[in-house]
Amino acid sequence: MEASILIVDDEPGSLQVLGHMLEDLAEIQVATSGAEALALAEEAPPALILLDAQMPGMNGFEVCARLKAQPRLADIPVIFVTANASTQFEVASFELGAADFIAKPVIEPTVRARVKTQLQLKEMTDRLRRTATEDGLTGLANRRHFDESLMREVMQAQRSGSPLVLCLADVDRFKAYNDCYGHPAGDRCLQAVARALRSVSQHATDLVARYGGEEFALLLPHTSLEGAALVAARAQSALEMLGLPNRGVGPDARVTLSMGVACFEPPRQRRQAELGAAEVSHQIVARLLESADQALYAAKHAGRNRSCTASPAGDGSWWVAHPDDNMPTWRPLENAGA
Ligand SMILES: Nc1nc2c(ncn2[C@@H]2O[C@H](COP(=O)(O)OP(=O)(O)OP(=O)(O)O)[C@@H](O)[C@H]2O)c(=O)[nH]1
Repeated sequence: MEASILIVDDEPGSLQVLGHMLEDLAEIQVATSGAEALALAEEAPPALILLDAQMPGMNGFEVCARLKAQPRLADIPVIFVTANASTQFEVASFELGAADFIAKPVIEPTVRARVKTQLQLKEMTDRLRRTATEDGLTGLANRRHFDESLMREVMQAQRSGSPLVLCLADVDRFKAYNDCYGHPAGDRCLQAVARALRSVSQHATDLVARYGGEEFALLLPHTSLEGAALVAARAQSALEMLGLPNRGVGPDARVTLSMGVACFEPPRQRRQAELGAAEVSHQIVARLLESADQALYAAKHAGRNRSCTASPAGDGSWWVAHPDDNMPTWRPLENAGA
């Protein structure tokens, strides 16, 4: 997809001049006010913003400050276009997070050179960020991104009081798959499973990650155990629809998933008096991971191709649902896999 540049100026003539100078470098969007610029940026973040500093109503400084305050928009480079070339103005703009300046009246070669530099830098930082946060094989979030998101979402759940679900999903009998079809085919199988898992998470705040090897993680903020059960069922039917054979297991066997689900439901009254909030969050993260892992182990133990759920018992301990035929029995977390 072609990069886009958002040009913001209250004078339509300036928009036209700048737009004409840059139209072969990127798709051009224009806004004649700060409010319109913010709305456009939120709808589809551009690669670069050229921002008139002096505008009636919300001026360029305020627009820049609001962009930098939103994590999703903070990394968009902003070039101020200004007739004010004072040192004081420059320092204040850099302190706000501006990437560069273009002096008015604008000169085409200077504008194009400065814009090209910022577009290249943006492309490079985007690529680096993707490499640092994406799993190379599947394109899902990688383990590091997942770990950071889990901690952040636990803290957010503590603040908002909203439940948070963690679901670990492991491909069943994947060693047999690799042994039967070879490692490259195993990789393609993991890519297909990743696509299927991505398709079952429907909220913008959901995160699907490769947890490691043939194990995946779904992090579902603002989701209860009932919601998690729906997502888990959708994941299992997505795998069924894929219909990938696993002849390493048997002539009619298919690739399936086992899932372990755990939910953090923040207590109504805070019982964190003597512990720091960060320490509490670390404990919750550890408990969630341990619980989802135990529930996953229970799902494997019960025959695979199913999901098991770990639930808090109310006294601070967790229990794992262990499906014995159709009658789930509940076991304390410590003995869940026994
Ligand atoms: N092709 C491929 N294989 C992988 C990758 N990561 C892990 N594996 C393989 O996944 C297999 C996991 O095997 P096990 O841990 O024994 O589990 P399993 O065979 O899936 O059996 P259960 O989990 O008990 O159902 C091993 O053979 C790993 O080599 C990968 O990136 N690509």
